[in-house]
Amino acid sequence: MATTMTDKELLAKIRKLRLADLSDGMDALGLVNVGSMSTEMRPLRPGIAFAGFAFTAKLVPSQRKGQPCKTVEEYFEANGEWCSDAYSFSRQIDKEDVTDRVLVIDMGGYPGGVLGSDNMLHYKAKGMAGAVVDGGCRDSYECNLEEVDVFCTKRTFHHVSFRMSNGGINVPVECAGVTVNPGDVICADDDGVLVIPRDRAEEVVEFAIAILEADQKARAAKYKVLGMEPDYTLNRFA
Ligand SMILES: O=C([O-])CC(=O)C(=O)O
Ligand SMILES: [Mg+2]
Repeated sequence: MATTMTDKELLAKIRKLRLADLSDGMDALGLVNVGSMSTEMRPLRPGIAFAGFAFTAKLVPSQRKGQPCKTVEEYFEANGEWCSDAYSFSRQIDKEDVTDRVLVIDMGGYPGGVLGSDNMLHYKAKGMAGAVVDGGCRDSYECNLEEVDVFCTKRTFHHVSFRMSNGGINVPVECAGVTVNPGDVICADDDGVLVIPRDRAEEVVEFAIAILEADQKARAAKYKVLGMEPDYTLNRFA
């Protein structure tokens, strides 16, 4: 379908919706289970929700073995070398306008902690909407204090140094069971992560808005029966 909304207009609409509405919208178009990441992909804490366009990176297990370091200086030098390869994607992020992009990393589920409390603060400062990694996040407690928005399949203390190598930047990747192309719309909330192709997203949103409106009417009626004040989520369109 031709796109009629700007990227900003599209994201503004998606950010009012729940993944449940967007998924039902995908079902309505016959895209049943398409773009649904596996349920192992979980938020670092409750309440994380974001939407943006995929910036993809792939890391692969390294063929190289790290050598034992005799001094702290040697360690920092070796770590720097590993990082300059594994974090090639991070240098690319520094060169681009990554506002409203979601960092999607395919590590094949390997539990190296590619994201942590230091680099996630940087990506947040760069205006990225969040990060989704089929692999590990570390410094989890600090990430939550910082309110950085990460979904991952693993939590770990391991680094990617001494373990992983660059396997591609802004190429199609496999992430928690879904092929993600750069520019796909990545939507995340407490229920998980859904990937919507940009060229289908406007149709999905049209159905999803109608679905959420119907849900809000139904829940408002039930609140009334219960004599309870409706919660703020009945005001998502306000
Ligand atoms: O140092 C790294 O590359 C990963 C990490 O722990 C952080 O960003 O905090
Ligand atoms: Mg760290």
